[in-house]
Amino acid sequence: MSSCFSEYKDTIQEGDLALIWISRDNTKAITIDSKETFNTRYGSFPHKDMIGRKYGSQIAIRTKNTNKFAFIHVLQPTPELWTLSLPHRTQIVYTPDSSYIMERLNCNPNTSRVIEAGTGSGSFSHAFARSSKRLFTFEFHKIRFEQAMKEFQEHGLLDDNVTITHRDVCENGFTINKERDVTSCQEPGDVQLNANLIFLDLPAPWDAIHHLDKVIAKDEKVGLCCFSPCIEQVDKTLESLERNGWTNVEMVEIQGRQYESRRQMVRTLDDALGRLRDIKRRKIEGMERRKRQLESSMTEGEIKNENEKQPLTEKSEFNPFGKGSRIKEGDPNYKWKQVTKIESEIKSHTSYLTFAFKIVDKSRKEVAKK
Ligand SMILES: C[S@@+](CC[C@H](N)C(=O)[O-])C[C@H]1O[C@@H](n2cnc3c(N)ncnc32)[C@H](O)[C@@H]1O
Repeated sequence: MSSCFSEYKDTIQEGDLALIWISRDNTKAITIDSKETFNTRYGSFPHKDMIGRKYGSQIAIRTKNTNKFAFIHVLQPTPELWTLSLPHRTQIVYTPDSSYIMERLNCNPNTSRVIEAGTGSGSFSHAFARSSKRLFTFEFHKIRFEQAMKEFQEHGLLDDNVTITHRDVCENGFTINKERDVTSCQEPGDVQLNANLIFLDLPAPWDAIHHLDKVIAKDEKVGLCCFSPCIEQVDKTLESLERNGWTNVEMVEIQGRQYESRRQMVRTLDDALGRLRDIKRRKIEGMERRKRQLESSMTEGEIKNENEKQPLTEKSEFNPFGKGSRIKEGDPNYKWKQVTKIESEIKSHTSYLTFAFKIVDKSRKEVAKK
């Protein structure tokens, strides 16, 4: 079985893993089953209406009790969309970080042999699986390991290029032996990892670094990235990298931001002055009316009744500074300017990314120099 994350197909079919895009922050994974229905708070979408349609199709239904339409888009899975919809078992690496790390370590499907620890929720594993030649991922938490293995199996990753191993990498390193280890690896005996790209998302990466020499490629440049939320962790990682001969060390932090472009109403000083005058006038009118009502022999109940029948002042005009009546963005009766707005919530688990490199065997270079 090949992975639905690495191959494109046009048409939605029975048994497919599909991602349902409801809104920008709400994407759900489903397995297409003609007997099932996908329910949202706006209405129900039978899977059979999706089968045979093209991936990317919009599917619309009439909403419950209203005459409006609700719609979803049915999308083919990608690692990026999976990151937005996966079941969280741990903190995860989001696309702003994973894409930067892969680009910086030159991850590619032809030559990259990746070690990842820990697997966690498998967010980054899906991106590595698509973009590397081989991925060896390690997780020491038994239940998380089993859940990830099941998920990778269902997504066709284990038959493709992914091996997951149940292992405490700080205690026991990264070597894999099919006979000794609980692993999805099919190769017998000791497996030659020859990894040239290492990603450590562990609480204590400094305890795992010294084990790497046994499993990294000896005759090429090996790149490493440690993903740690605290600067104290970075500090300990740096010591360990230096002790173990890693060089070109650099630390960066990704501050992913999404900018939204929209129009904002142009409001002038005259608008502000007009608004203040209006508030003042309405206040004085209200106070005068209240005074008259209190001086008459009306009871509180009668005053309330009268005020409800006839409001103290007429309804305010559109207020360009407050909520006011709703004006559609771009209404040609008003002046607008183009602005950018920053998204308040950023889906990026901010961590420090520590990069380092190592070449174990430099002899080829020296021979060439001589
Ligand atoms: C933050 S999560 C990784 C999330 C993952 N990068 C993702 O994108 O979904 C860290 C994982 O490392 C695992 N872990 C911690 N220490 C470990 C160790 N010594 N060996 C193997 N796994 C370990 C934890 O159980 C946890 O699942």
